[in-house]
Amino acid sequence: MDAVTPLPPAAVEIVALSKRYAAGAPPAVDQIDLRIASGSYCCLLGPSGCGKSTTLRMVAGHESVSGGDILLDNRNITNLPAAARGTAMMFQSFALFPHLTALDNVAFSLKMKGVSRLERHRRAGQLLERVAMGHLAQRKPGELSGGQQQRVALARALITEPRVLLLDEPLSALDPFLRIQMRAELRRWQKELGLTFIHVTHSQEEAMALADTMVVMNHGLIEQVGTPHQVYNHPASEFVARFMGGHNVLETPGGLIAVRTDHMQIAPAATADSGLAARVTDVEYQGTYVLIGLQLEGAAPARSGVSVLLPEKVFATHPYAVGDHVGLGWSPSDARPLGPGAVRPEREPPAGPVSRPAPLSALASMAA
Ligand SMILES: Nc1ncnc2c1ncn2[C@@H]1O[C@H](COP(=O)(O)OP(=O)(O)OP(=O)(O)O)[C@@H](O)[C@H]1O
Repeated sequence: MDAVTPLPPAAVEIVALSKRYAAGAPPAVDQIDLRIASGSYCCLLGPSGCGKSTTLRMVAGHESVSGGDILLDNRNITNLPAAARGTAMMFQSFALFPHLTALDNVAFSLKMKGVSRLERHRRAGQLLERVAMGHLAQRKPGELSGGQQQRVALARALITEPRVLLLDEPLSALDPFLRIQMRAELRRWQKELGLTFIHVTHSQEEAMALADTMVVMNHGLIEQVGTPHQVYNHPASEFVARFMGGHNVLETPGGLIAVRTDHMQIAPAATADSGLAARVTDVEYQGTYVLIGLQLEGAAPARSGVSVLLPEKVFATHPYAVGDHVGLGWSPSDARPLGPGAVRPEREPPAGPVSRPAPLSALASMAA
């Protein structure tokens, strides 16, 4: 029997996708490969400038590609106009037309396609019902709450019956309370609709709460792809461990490792029979937990700062104070070896049939 688990069907497949905005400038996206499973929630995550919005805009057709292919349901859409791709975009702060009612906002793209007023209002009304906004169809965006506007924006994106919904920082304009509420709604809608969502965010917390698959990007490259659990518990590189937060990166004779701050062991120096010597520099009360900041003794300055997260009750049994000398340790099973991180691909793909798969544009046209 074949032991290899078949890959789930990919809604979106990105192959060697690149974007260079100007000749001589470093690529904003550098030959990335990615498969996004059909019906999944994918979050593109990374620091400002890592190339996540550029990637999303290339999938949407709002940005030309410098190289590579984008397939949607095995159809090569790389050079199709945005409206012909089967994708729809939901923007930051929703970009609703302020002078149009919710109903007309949702119906807008059908109007552009020449659909009759009766028919486009019927379909827009149905979609507004679907997102529990039917009763507010005649309101203008200024008369709706942030959450209600988000639902109108979702209905507007869905009216073109996309296979893939692209969301560019859709929650960043909301206040923190509403953001948490709305992200739960996004997740529920995605599951209910069964669509593929690709959501760009710079928030680790948002990506972890929403994603089936997280894609961590840095400098135009993909550092790691995995479930939130995989990425958080097995960061592939120092960049991912530091970017995700909640980890210490430690130099050991066997190489760099990451240990979660809540998996660190701490003991007063006098009782610690082994472990790393450190001094407490900071104690931050966080309610359920207490975060202790420390400086490792004798470590390189760039890697000497570490943290330990203790449950409040554990901290209460030994309330460490700034200046205390302690010993730090961890269980070997909590140590995660870190790899070197994403490797920048060769500038030019090497010639010849062996080193590179057939371009997907060719495969897609063969399959058609
Ligand atoms: N229209 C443009 N012209 C030139 N350079 C651009 C353009 N858009 C983006 N860039 C550059 O490409 C790189 C990637 O930008 P991109 O917007 O994709 O990053 P991002 O990860 O989405 O960042 P942010 O979270 O700040 O939006 C950056 O160095 C950016 O300065």
